[in-house]
Amino acid sequence: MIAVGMHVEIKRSDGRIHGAVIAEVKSNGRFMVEWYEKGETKGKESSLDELLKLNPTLQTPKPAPPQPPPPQKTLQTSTAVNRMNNTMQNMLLEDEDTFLLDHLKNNAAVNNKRQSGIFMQNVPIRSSSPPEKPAPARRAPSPTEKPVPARRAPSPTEKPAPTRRAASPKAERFAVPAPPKTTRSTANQSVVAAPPAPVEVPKLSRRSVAPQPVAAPAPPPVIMNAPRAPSPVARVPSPKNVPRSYPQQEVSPSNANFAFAEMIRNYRAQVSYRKGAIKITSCFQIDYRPLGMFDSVNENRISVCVRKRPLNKKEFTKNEVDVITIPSRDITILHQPQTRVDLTKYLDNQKFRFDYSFDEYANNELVYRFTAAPLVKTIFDNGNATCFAYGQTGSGKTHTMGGDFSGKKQNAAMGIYALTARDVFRMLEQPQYRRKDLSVHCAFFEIYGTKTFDLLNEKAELRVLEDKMQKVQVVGLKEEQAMNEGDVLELINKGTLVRTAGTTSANANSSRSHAIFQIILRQGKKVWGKFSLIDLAGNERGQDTRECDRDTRKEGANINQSLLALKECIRGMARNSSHVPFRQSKLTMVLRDSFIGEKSRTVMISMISPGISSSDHTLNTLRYADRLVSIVVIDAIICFSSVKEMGTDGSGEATPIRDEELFIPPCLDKSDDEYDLETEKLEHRRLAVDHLRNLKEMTEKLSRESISALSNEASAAQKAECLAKLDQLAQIISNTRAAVENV
Ligand SMILES: Nc1ncnc2c1ncn2[C@@H]1O[C@H](COP(=O)(O)OP(=O)(O)OP(=O)(O)O)[C@@H](O)[C@H]1O
Repeated sequence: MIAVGMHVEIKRSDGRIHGAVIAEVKSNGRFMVEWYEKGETKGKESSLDELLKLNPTLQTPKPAPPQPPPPQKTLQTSTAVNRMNNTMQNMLLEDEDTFLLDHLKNNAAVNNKRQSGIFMQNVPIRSSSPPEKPAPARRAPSPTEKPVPARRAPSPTEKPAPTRRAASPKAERFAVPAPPKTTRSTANQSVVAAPPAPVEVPKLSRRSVAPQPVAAPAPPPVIMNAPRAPSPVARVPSPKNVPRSYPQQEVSPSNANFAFAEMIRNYRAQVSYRKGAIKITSCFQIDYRPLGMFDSVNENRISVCVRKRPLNKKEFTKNEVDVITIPSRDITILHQPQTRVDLTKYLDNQKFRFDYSFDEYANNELVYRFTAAPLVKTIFDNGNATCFAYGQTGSGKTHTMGGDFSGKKQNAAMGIYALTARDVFRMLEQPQYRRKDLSVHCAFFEIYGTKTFDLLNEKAELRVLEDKMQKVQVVGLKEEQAMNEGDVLELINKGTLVRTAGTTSANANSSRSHAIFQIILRQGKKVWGKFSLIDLAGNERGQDTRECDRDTRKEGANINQSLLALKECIRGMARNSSHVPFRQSKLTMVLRDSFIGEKSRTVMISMISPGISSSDHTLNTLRYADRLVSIVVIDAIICFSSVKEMGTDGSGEATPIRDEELFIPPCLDKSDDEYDLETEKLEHRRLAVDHLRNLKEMTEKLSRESISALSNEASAAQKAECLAKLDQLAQIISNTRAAVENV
C-alpha cells in the first residue's frame, strides 16, 4: 500500500495538514516522511494508522504503473539516506518537526556517488561559506566509562522535564537555522505557537514595480568543475506542491552586469498574485518547484523539453550572470538584457512553456526518466523512437547523450545512449518479450556535411539511398549485436573516439557532426523496432561563422539546413501528414522511418547555456523548441476539430482548423515598467492558448478510433457520456477560441 517515494498527506503537531513524500518504510512498521519547508528538508515519523486516516485512498490497491522503468538510482539514494537516518536519528533533537535531514542526505549522496558513480553528476557548487569541518567520529565508550543510563519513564513524583531539551553540541552540529518559533512553556509541556499567518500578497498597480519580498537566504549558485559538495536540489525528490524560494546567484557589485543580475534577483523573488478573477501565474509565479524524480511522466507522441546546464568554470571566471530561470517542471524564462536609447538597462523576460524544463541541478538520470525512458516500450511495440539533443555549441548535448565528463574522460554509462540500452535489456527480460526471441543490435554513424561515416567501422564512408519501395537504406552500415549493457558501452566508447570534432568559441572539443546511435531490435533478420538517439551538431547562427574560413561557413550552413529540415519533418509527423519532406537533408533522410507511422514517438531535448553572453543563442534555441511545441498544439486542435465534426456514429467529414486561424503568440512576459495594456492582452491570449493546449489530453482520449469503436460496441450509457463530453469540449473550444480572437 505504501512505498518509498509516494506522495501522502501528513498532519503536523500544530494541526496543519500538507503533502509529504514517504522517505523510508521502517522495520517497526512506521514510516519516515519528508517535505520541504522554507527551503529546508524536514521529516518526521508517522504510523500506518495516521497515514491511512489522512489518505483513505491508500487502502485501495492500485495496479502497478507499466511505464517507465523504476527510478532505481534515486531509490538507492533514498536507501542510503535512510540507512544513515536510522543511525543518526537518535543524535538529533526529539522534536518531531525540527530535525533536519540535509546533512544526512549530503553525506549519503556523496557516498552514493562514490560507490556507484551515478545519480549525482558532476555538478559541484560554489559556496561563499568556508567548508564545514568534518564531525569527529564517535568513538566507542571505553570499558571504564560509565554507561549512559537508559531513558526511563518519569515517576509521578518527579518534575516533568520540558519536552524540548536544549540542543546538545551533537544536535547543533546538524541543526540548520530554523525559522523562529515562539514557544510558551507550561508546567507540563512546551507549546509551539501557531504557524505564521499566510503572507498577504500585495496588490500591484499596472505600472508599479512589484514589491519585493525579502528573499530567503540564497543557496549558492552551481558552477561546473569546482570542487564542492553536491547540489542540494538534485539529491532529494521534491514533494509536489511545496514551493520554495528560487536559488539566487551571488554576483559582486564590481561585475559589469551587476545591474542585470540585480534585476534578475528581484524577478526571482517575486510572488504570484491575483488580478481580478485571474491568477497571473504565467507572469510572476516564481515559486520554485523543480521537476523531481517522482513527478508524473506524460505519454506524448512528440515531447519538447529544455535542459539548462550550470555555469562552467570559464563563464564563472568571466563573471557571467545566469540569465535563465526554471521555476517549475515546464517553464523556462530567459532574462534577456536590453539597453534603451537613453542607455537605461532593462530585462526582456521571455517565458516559454515546454513539456519539461530541467534546471542546472538535474542530472542525466532525471533527464532520461522524462525523455527517452518513456519511449523504450515503443520499440518493443514495433515502433520507432527518436530522441534528439539540440542546442548551441557547448550547451551540453554530448554530456547528455554520451555521458558526463570527469576531466577529459567521458562516463558513457551515464549518458542517455547507455541508459536507454540498460532499459532495453531490462525490458527484454520480461516474459512477454522473452517469448518473442528478440536480439539487440547497435549502429553508430555520423553525418558530417553531406557525407555519412560509420563510427563502428573505421569511419568508412556510407551511402544513403532510397530503394524502389521508397525505403531509405544506409548502404554498408555495420550493425554489431550486443548481448548486454557492457557490449553497448564498448560500442559507444569506440564510436565516440572517432567522431569528428573541432573547436568553437564555446567548446574546445566541439562535435561538428550529427551523431546517430541506433539500438535496433530484430526478430531473426526482421527489424522489430528501432531507437535512434541523436546528438546533433551545435546550431550556430550565420553571423557566428561570418569571420570563419569557407569550409567552416559551409559546415555551419549544412548544419542549419538539416536542422530546418528536421523541424519540418517533425511538423509533418505531428499532423500525420502524408507528405514528410525528409529528402531535404541527409539527416532527415536517414531518419525517415522516425517521422512516419502511428507508432513513432519523438522527444527533442533542447540544451541551453545559462550565461548572459549566450543569451542570443539561447533565445534562438528556445524559439526553435517553441515552434515545435506550437506545431504539437495545432495538431491537437486539428485532432479535436476532426472529432467535433464527426457524426455520432463515427462517420462524417473532418474539417481541420487552418493554421492561420491559430496564432500562437511569441513570448509575452515583460519587465514591470513595460507592463501595459498590450502585455495584459497578450497575457489573456497566452492563457487562452494554454487552455487550448490542455485540451490536447482530452482530445487524445476522444480520437476518431475510440468513437468509431464506441458506435459499434458501446452501451447506450457510454455513448451518451461520450456525446456529453464532446459537447462540453466543443463549448470549451469555442469559448477559448473566441477569447483568443477577441484579443
Ligand atoms: N548539465 C551539465 N552539468 C555539468 N557539466 C555539463 C553539463 N552540460 C554540459 N556540461 C559540460 O560542458 C562542456 C560542453 O558540453 P558538451 O560537449 O556536452 O556540449 P555540446 O553541446 O555537445 O557542444 P558541441 O555542440 O560543441 O559538441 C563539457 O565540459 C561538459 O562536461
